[in-house]
Parts: sequence; C-alpha cells; structure tokens
Amino acid sequence: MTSKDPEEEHPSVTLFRQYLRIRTVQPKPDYGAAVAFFEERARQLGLGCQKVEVAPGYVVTVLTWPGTNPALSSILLNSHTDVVPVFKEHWSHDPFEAFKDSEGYIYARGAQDMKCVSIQYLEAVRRLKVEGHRFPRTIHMTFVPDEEVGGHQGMELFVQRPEFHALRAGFALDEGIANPTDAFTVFYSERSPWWVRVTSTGRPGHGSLFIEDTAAEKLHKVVSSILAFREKEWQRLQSNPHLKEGAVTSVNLTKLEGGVAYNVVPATMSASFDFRVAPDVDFKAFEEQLQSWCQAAGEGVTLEFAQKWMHPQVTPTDDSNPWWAAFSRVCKDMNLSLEPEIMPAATDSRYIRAVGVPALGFSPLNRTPVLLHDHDERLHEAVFLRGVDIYTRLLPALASVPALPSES
Ligand SMILES: CSCC[C@H](NC=O)C(=O)O
Ligand SMILES: [Zn+2]
Ligand SMILES: [Zn+2]
Repeated sequence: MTSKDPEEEHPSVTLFRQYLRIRTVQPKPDYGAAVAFFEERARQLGLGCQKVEVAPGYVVTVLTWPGTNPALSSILLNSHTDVVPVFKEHWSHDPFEAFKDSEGYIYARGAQDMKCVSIQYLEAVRRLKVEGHRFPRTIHMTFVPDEEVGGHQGMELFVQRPEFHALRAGFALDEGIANPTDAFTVFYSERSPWWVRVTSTGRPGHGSLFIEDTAAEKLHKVVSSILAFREKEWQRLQSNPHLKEGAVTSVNLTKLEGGVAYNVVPATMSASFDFRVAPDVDFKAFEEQLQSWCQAAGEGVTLEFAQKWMHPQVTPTDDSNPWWAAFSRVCKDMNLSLEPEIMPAATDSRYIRAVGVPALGFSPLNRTPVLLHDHDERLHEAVFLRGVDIYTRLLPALASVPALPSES
C-alpha cells in the first residue's frame, strides 16, 4: 500500500479533512455544526467542554485539560472557526470537499486559515493525554466565531465575560501566517486597523460648467495626500531590508462613492480607506495628521471611523518573558528557525493582548505558500502533521513554565 491509499491516511489528517468540510463560511457560517464537532472531540478526548454564548447564535466552545496545579495561570490555545468566502469558479477543487491530490496537498477554504491549527492543537493534546502526561498548568482550547469579520461578536465580547476571566489565562497562542521558506513566522504584535471614510461636500450644479469648490476636487486632494503617504511608507519598507510588512503603516483606498449622473456635479462624495497602523506610531499625532489632510483640502471635508483600534500591545520576544523563553527554547531544540514579526492584518490576538494576556501568533506552517483568503488555499498533509509534532513539544514546555513572580 502507498500513502496515497485513503485507508493509509493518518487519522489526524482524516479529522482535519472532516473539519474542513463543515461550512463555517462567512457571511452565513454553520456554527452549530462546528460546535457539535468540538463537543464530540471533547467527549472522545475526555476534556471538559463549556459553551459560552457571547451573542445570540455566537458560541465560544472551550475545551479544557486541567493541570495539576490549579494555582497557576493557564495556557490558552485560541482558534477561530469561521472562514472567508470563496470564488468557486477559480478553484481547482470544491473548497468544502477537502480534496487531497496525489502529492498530499489538501485543498480547502480554511486549510491554512485556520482550521489546520484547531486540529493541530486537538491532536497534540490527544497524543500527550494518551501517553499519560499531566502538566502543572491547565490547557484551554477556545474555538471562537466571527474572527474573519472583526471578532465583534466573538473574541471582543468573550474577553469581557466572567467565563473568560475564570480561565485565568497567563499566555495565549493564536493564528499566524504560513512561511514559504524553511523558517516559521511568529507574530508578537499587530498593526491596528483604522477604517476611515472621508466625506467631501461642495457646490453642485450642471456638469457643463466650471463649478467652484466641488466635492470631487476636495476629495481628490485628500486622496492624493493619503496615497502620497502610502507611497512614502512603501518606499520606507522597500529601502530597508530589516523592515517587514507589519512594521510600517499601510493604507489602501478601498471604496469611492458618490454621484448620480454624468451631467450633475454631486454635492457629496466619499472615499474609504483601510489603514493598518504600525504599533510604534503615535496614534494621537497620526489622527491629527488625517484631520489636517482633510482641513487642507478645504471646507466641508470630514472623516469618520468605521473601525479604530487604539490598544496595540507588544508581547516581548526576549528571555525577560518566560513564555517566550519556553516557546523559543522548544523551537531551538527542534531546530526550527523563527522569524518574529508584526502581524500585518488583525486577528483575535489583539483582544487577548489588550486584556493583559501575552500572546504569540503562530501557525506552524513552513515551506508553504501564503494562500490565506486566496483561491486554491491548500496545505500539504506532511506540513500539517509536522505542526502536530511541534505543538506536542510546545505544550509540555508552556504548561510547565514555573510559577511566575506574580503567581507565587
Ligand atoms: C479589522 S476587522 C477585520 C479582521 C480581518 N482579519 C483577518 O483577515 C482583517 O481584515 O485583518
Ligand atoms: Zn484567521
Ligand atoms: Zn483570515
């Protein structure tokens, strides 16, 4: 028999593919099926299972493996259950079939982001439990809804709940991004999403005339200022090989709205921008900069925020942080090279860090093209299984970090 024989498939891969077939796809995820799936895992693994409904229909499922020393804070292994939509016609295989090709690549929405990680956590815990291990610290796995649309009905609410505080999380792992090289990327902070809509008002009139003070001219000025800033940040990134994407502020013009007819000069037009503000930026000064670009464009130009994250946090990546020390020691022992970076996008880690819990964003996926949110998202089964091995080493180390000064 070859490894291509389905009967030969590793049971962890089979479980992964089962989970990939659950259609937790935005904008109408089947969360009920995902919750039932994790309840069944809890039953099979003999783990505690708690369901916390943070908003109607939005359940956080918590699976718990109690530690031997309840006085110590716990390890939180977080993953989101929802996935982003697909353009089916651009896929080589049905994105919810979890097709595996003859080489071992599994094609599915969520293969990288981040259904792999959920199953890797579960399978590492299963292995350690079967081998009879116990660790001082409790391990909680949280499976949360709503991350892909901002986490407002998921982790943002969960971290404010008594059930979250009762977990007494001391440290968290959450998602990262695949790395195409031999190295693994680990994220210690995130850029802050600022979604900004600039609205310009001006004089309307007939499209044949030179109207003065139009909404469009003023909006154009703001768009130019912001795109010039974009270019400056892009150049800064390009010219410094030490800077990674997450270390500079990015912005994209993502929407233009306004106008009714070719020959009617509109009184209002707007432009929407997706800013991702680097954690070392002076937020107050940056907001003032945005305001001053609007003012410089003329009268009647205002901005509003649809999203404005104001609490960037950095988890230290030196040995002053005992969690980092444990994490990086395991990677060193396993000969894994780490590339610490700032997450360019936004994940649920920002909510976890904001309530004072240090967190690392880590998806143990190397030698893997970055295909999250892309067509033909896929993961090789060997990379997936290697990730289970990695967590099988990480969890004992993290769950055995000795009492911190704050815990004694
Ligand atoms: C800012 S809320 C949206 C969160 C989303 N997260 C994953 O892609 C992102 O756009 O980064
Ligand atoms: Zn994700
Ligand atoms: Zn995503």
